[in-house]
Amino acid sequence: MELQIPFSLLIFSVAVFLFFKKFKRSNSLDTNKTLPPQPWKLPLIGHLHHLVGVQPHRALGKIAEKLGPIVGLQLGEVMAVVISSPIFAKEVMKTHDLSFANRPNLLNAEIIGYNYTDIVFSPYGDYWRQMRKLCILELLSAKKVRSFHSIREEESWNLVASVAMGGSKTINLSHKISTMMNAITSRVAVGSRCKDQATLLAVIQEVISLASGFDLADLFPSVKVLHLLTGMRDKLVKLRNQIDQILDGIISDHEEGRASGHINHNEDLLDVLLRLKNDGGLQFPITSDNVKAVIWDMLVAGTDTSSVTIEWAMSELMKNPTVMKKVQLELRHALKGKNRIYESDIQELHYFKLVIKETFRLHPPAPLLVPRESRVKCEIGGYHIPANTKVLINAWKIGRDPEYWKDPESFIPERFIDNEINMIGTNFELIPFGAGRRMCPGMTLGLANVELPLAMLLYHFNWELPNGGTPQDLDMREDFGATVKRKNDLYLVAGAYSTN
Ligand code: HEM
Repeated sequence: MELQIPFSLLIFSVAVFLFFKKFKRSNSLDTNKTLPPQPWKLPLIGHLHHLVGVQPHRALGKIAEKLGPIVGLQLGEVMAVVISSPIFAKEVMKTHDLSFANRPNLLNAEIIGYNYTDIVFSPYGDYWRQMRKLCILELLSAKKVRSFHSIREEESWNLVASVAMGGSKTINLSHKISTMMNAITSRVAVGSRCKDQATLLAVIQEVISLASGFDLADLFPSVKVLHLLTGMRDKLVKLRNQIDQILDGIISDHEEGRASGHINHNEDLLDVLLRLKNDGGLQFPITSDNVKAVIWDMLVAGTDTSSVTIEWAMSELMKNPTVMKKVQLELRHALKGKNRIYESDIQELHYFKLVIKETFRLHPPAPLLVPRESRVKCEIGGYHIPANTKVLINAWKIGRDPEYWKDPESFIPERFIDNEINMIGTNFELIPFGAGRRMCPGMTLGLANVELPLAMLLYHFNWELPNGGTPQDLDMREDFGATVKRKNDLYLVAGAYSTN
């Protein structure tokens, strides 16, 4: 979907906002509440129409080209700063990281995130620290991620089998990838696949498409009537009820499985959270809702970002047959006719890893990262940023900045040969996982979940576009949401590669 603000609704809402603003003034309410203190010295644009009909990261990229790499933006009644250069990104996420360690309040995070008690949208503080630490210890650390290799190997192999079953027919590869990714994520986080995986995937997709942060409810947070008029609150409450049902089912299956001895492997993250909820022992005691909020974070963040990355990698390789040939040659040469490949086989594949890096440069799954909010007033690049200002970092634009990247729009993995730029949040020209205190804690798991399935798809099959399509025909348009997937699913034909 394009930006989810029909123009008439937008005009109406702006009128409503202006009316309310005036109303507030004339009733001598606290008018400063909706506007940051002066002086606001950034180049400031105050027109929502700049954002209508285009993906926000693209629209904001255009604005940056006109007004510069740091821009103040009046988004409805919300003041935001948009950062589009590695230098300013470094100032926000490194130099002043602590000042920008909060997240803004968004309606989606309030309702879906169990009143901001998940990790992604939890305010910076001890509760956030405790839950983040627990997830790293029990699920996301390098040691834990390694320990799940057999789950990844099994599910990636299932993906290969399912593609092979399609024979020479056209298959919906996007669907197969997200089903596999969700199976991996569910198994590592809660010990088994979700019984109703189709519903889980549909709900995740809906949550992501409603979580752009550019909905009217988020642009006019104080105009509560708008949240009702647009139907956004109702939609989110309905979704929350569905999520509750799914998570209640997962938790009760889990508890029954443990009690009956059907689950006898080591404790998973869900076990640990349930145990700590029941037995206490935490600095901040946790409730059932806290457990659900965190498990939901893991299921959504783990499924979507990684499957989107494989989808874009396959799309770029289809669009760039020379790169496809080169990466397949590397894999097939290194794996020397192996019938089945394991994680240990792909660790030294140099070019393959560059293909993944280049995919993250052109298609960071969360192009605007996750918004931050200033906790105190601060200066970035000499500009005064008031406290409680929303900060958007356009990682997508930064990854295409011609000052840092030669031929930035082209897919050229070779650009990373003899180049030390990494994605761990120290090189601010490539930040698909963010940086600093709020950096993605799931990077190691996310990368592992991308690498093996992608390697298997490339090793076991020769790929073609349906109906004799050419690379130029491939539709590369993007969908709208918190993460950016393809607008249309990727349909391909897989020819089996003989490993003999
Ligand atoms: C390709 C894979 C992934 C990408 C590109 C990605 C990207 C991101 C980004 C950009 C952020 C915001 C960082 C910031 O504000 O600086 C983030 C946060 C987060 N990610 Fe990921 N992510 C991925 C995989 C995962 C996985 C597998 C998990 C867990 C299962 C996960 C869990 C989280 C959590 C909990 C946060 C919030 C951190 C906080 O606010 O403290 N992510 N991710």
